[in-house]
Amino acid sequence: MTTINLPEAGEPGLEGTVNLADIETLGRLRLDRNALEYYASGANDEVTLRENREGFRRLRLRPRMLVDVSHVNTHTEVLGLPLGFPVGIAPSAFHGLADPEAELATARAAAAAGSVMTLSTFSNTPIEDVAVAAAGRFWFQLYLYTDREVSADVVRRAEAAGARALVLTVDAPFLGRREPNERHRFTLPPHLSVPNAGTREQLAQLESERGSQLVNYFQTLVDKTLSWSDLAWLRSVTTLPIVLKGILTAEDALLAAQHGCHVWVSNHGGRQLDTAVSSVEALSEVVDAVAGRTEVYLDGGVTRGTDVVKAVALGARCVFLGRAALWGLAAGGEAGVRRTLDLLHGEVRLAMALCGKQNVGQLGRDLLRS
Ligand SMILES: Cc1cc2nc3c(=O)[nH]c(=O)nc-3n(C[C@H](O)[C@H](O)[C@H](O)COP(=O)(O)O)c2cc1C
Ligand SMILES: O=C(O)C(=O)c1ccccc1
Repeated sequence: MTTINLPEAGEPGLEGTVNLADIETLGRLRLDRNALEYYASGANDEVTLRENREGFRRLRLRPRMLVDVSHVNTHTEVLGLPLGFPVGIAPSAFHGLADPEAELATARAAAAAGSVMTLSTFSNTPIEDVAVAAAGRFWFQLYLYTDREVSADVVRRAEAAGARALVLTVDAPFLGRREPNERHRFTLPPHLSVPNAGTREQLAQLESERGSQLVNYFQTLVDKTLSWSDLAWLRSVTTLPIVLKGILTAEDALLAAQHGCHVWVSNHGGRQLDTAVSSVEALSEVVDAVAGRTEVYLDGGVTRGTDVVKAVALGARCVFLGRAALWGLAAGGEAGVRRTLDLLHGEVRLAMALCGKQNVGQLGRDLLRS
């Protein structure tokens, strides 16, 4: 009789994780309620949060057979930067809630994996330090402040530090209501600062509001009058490519292209307008509207190699990880983010091979059932 010796169940660690869901489980266990609810929540009923995942799940692939897939090349380029595979890291605030090395850990993992990190305005680490850790593989995400001089200053710092693009977030003139954070009053722990978000006086105000809700601070800082005509101002203070993050319609994609901007399809991970269309469902009309004039990216609900393949097949240059990167960071700091990227890279390579695709250039709409 054959007996199978199962290994002893040990400490749950990164080595035992086989997919991003395992890393999420591990990451969640390591966070306190304040941080966990901030990372995990979507707006209101979290319909869009769930739809981002479901949208990918519903799409069906049409794989081709009898193709030599002994060598699958997952490389691509975003704005001229070579990527090991079509995945980058989306901007998220406060990485210090997940790991003491905060954004430095995320940046090092992104650099080691040949990826690209988008650094949030609301990081816990100064731009200049993240730039070094990212070895230049970073974009800077911008919230435009009512005080334009403060915004111009942060843009100049990002450019001087070597950011390769500016990502202007356009879907958050006000923050959506993440109700668990209201119920339990999200606070930024006292040891964390936000060195890129405002003047010294504004940061002092944040100090005084630490005990109350962070949204107040965000609300006073961000310019709610921002409109298409302000893009000329942004253009005048930087020579970097500008990416508009939060586009969900053909109409806005067309305007973005007319204003010389690239397009990042996103609903902010379901954290802004609840019941907004899922990102993957919005992708095709955006790709059609820009008709090759700009690059198109996507975030929202990406957890599997097949999600990446589907988005690229629909016309995205690459996709970005929001929460998945945060779960990795919480699960194991730099090594956790690295594990997240490596597992996903493996899944992308396998999915491409099983689809009969040798390189990302071969991923097209014929791969999806219409
Ligand atoms: C905890 C958290 C913080 C975020 N902070 C920012 C931010 O500072 N700026 C921004 O443009 N988007 C921010 N986002 C949105 C992400 O960039 C991204 O659009 C979203 O997380 C993608 O969805 P996913 O989490 O399903 O991957 C944040 C998202 C999360 C979950
Ligand atoms: O939480 C967010 O989604 C977000 O974009 C944000 C960024 C800075 C402060 C508060 C919220």
